[in-house]
Amino acid sequence: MTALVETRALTRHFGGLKAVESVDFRLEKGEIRAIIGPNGAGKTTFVSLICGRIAPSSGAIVFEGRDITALPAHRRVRAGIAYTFQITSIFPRLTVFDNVALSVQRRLLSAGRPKPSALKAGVGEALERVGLTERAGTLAGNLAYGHQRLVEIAMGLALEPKLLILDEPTQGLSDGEVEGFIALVREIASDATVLLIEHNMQVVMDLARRITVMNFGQVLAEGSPDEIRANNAVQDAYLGTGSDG
Ligand SMILES: Nc1ncnc2c1ncn2[C@@H]1O[C@H](COP(=O)(O)OP(=O)(O)OP(=O)(O)O)[C@@H](O)[C@H]1O
Repeated sequence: MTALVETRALTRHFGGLKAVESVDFRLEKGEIRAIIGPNGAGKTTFVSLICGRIAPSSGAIVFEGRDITALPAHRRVRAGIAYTFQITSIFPRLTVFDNVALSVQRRLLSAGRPKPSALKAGVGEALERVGLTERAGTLAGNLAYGHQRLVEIAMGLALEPKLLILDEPTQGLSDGEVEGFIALVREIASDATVLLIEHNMQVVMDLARRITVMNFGQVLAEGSPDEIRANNAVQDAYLGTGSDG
């Protein structure tokens, strides 16, 4: 079966630093996959390579069987790869509605059918999925931090992605918000594949069917939550440190 995403010997060096080193990775359609690992392990660099925010030093990225290594980021969005990163990228002086409308418009324009009714419907649907319908008219910058993260997820969903990449989505969320987030990702995974960088081990163990552990730019281990919990190398590198990130 063709994987949704595959990387082959994917490598990115920053000067002498091997941020990502020869990573062979495979993500099946419909998965919720978590990538974990200590700070500086290369997780953000790795997903940035997949979505095209940064270029690899060598190696290949294949999406739905097609080599996308040379494809610019905006073309990858059009191919179905959406992402949110650690640093929020919302426009604080626009309303929640308008932030999400920017994403919907991007999708509609790339499909060549920008109708105002489709724009409104697309925004409405994305806001409903993340539970922000009531906040549509609020300036995004006036929202609580947890809600700003949800706006970002709505912006990702509005692109109707095949793959949604979330980089530390629960960072800064309250316990109640984390619960809501877990339910949201389960719902998103009913029609998209989710690749998640996450430091909160409860979230990882609850959501991920498989976990990829990175360390020093390489894949240290991969397996089910039970396999990862029982893996000695992982415990030494990460879990055993008692670190929560
Ligand atoms: N643009 C850059 N220029 C130079 N070095 C970089 C750059 N981006 C990342 N690095 C380095 O590459 C290594 C991997 O960083 P990366 O952010 O991918 O790790 P990470 O696993 O996501 O860490 P964290 O959990 O702290 O977010 C680190 O040593 C980092 O300092």
